Amino acid sequence: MKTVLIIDDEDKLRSLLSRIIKAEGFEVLEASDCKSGLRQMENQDIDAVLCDVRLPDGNGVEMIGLLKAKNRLAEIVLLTANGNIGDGVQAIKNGAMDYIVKGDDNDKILPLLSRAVEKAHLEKKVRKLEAIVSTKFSFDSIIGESQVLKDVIGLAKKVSQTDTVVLLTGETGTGKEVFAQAIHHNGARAAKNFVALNCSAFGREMMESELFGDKQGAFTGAFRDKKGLLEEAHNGTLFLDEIGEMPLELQAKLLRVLETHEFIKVGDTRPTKSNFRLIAATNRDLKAESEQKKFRADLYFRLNVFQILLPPLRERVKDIALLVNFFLNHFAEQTNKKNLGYSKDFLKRLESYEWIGNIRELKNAIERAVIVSDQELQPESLPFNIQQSIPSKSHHLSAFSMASIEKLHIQKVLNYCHGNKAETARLLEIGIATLYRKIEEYGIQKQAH
Ligand SMILES: Nc1ncnc2c1ncn2[C@@H]1O[C@H](COP(=O)(O)OP(=O)(O)OP(=O)(O)O)[C@@H](O)[C@H]1O
Repeated sequence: MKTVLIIDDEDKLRSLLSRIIKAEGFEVLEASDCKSGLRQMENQDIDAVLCDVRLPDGNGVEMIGLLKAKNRLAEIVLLTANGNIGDGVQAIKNGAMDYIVKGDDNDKILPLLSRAVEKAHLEKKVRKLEAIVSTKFSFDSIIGESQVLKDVIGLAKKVSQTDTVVLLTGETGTGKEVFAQAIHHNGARAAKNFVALNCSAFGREMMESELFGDKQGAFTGAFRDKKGLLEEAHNGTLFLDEIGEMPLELQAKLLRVLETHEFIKVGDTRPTKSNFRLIAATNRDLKAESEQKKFRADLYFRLNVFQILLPPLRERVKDIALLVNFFLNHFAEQTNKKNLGYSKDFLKRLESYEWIGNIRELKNAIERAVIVSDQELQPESLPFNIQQSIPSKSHHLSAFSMASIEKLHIQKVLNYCHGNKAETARLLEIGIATLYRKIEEYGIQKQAH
């Protein structure tokens, strides 16, 4: 619907304009003074206003602010009298889209109104999409009620109000990208770009060109200047996923950019500036990697200003049911399956599994289960490895077994490291995933220090 409001106290002119505009397919509303114009603006969904300057109870130029206050997405076109260009200029300053000189510009009215309505519609669409995006990426969209998750969300909300560099750590699939988006969309940079680069997806040269951009002629095939992601992220956020995979040489360049917020495009001589906020993520232990010289220690310290460790799913078992409900509804809707539920055994199976791939693995498992089920989801609808895995807490050890010694030793080292699993795995010289599996398998409890 294209709705136009005409505010003019000259009855004849108003009804003539109304007929002409209606004939072009617009819905037309009429008002003869400021008061009734403002009332209609408040109660109707109006796209464009054609407003006279001299009105019995006010002035059209001054009305613009009031009309916009009622509906800021509507476009306003002022009808000025001949010789009063000043009114038109002031109207534009006050927020009108344009002005028309009565009598002289009659042929301009319809094209101008069409443009005004189109602009208002586009603006509405953009607002709607922005609202969808900000809900999709808000902290409220992060599912989970466990205390560990709440603590992490609390930290992330605090840092979202600053420009501090954030390092998100945690196993694969724990939601590092989800958190990066939420931090960006909850902060002052939300209206600007969120630009993501997965450092494991490119070789050194490609990554350099993606990050820094190219100057025309920098290499064969660089036909035009290309903006890099650093430039795209100006006033917004740059998210570097899997930063542990970034080649050492580029790490040095990144460090320099973080210090100066300036960089030189490939093939350029002059520096380019960018005011970006950096959020980096990794599932590696960057501290250990920097000690082994696999990651630059200076960059690690620069990134490690505000580290947020995302808990693995096995440490937030309470959230599994919530996530299952969420993913079940999502995939049931996608596959058009109504009234799908799940059995107690199904949930039990999920709650005792170790989830090395975390939420991503759970999401994929539910997708599969929804596809193969027509009624209640059962353990048999899960991927084979999840059906077959040994429930972790049912392991009872004899005091003389090797396993009981292993359990004791892990518990000791874990206590020594104050519960820090990455450090424990490093001292035990086993992978972090193995450590988690053993903690679950042996039912090792966290101890108070
Ligand atoms: N709390 C959550 N609620 C709902 N979905 C989530 C949540 N956390 C993560 N997800 C979903 O899980 C999947 C994995 O999340 P994401 O890509 O953010 O993890 P990641 O830690 O960045 O993984 P990787 O280290 O492999 O890049 C995505 O599909 C994401 O939408």
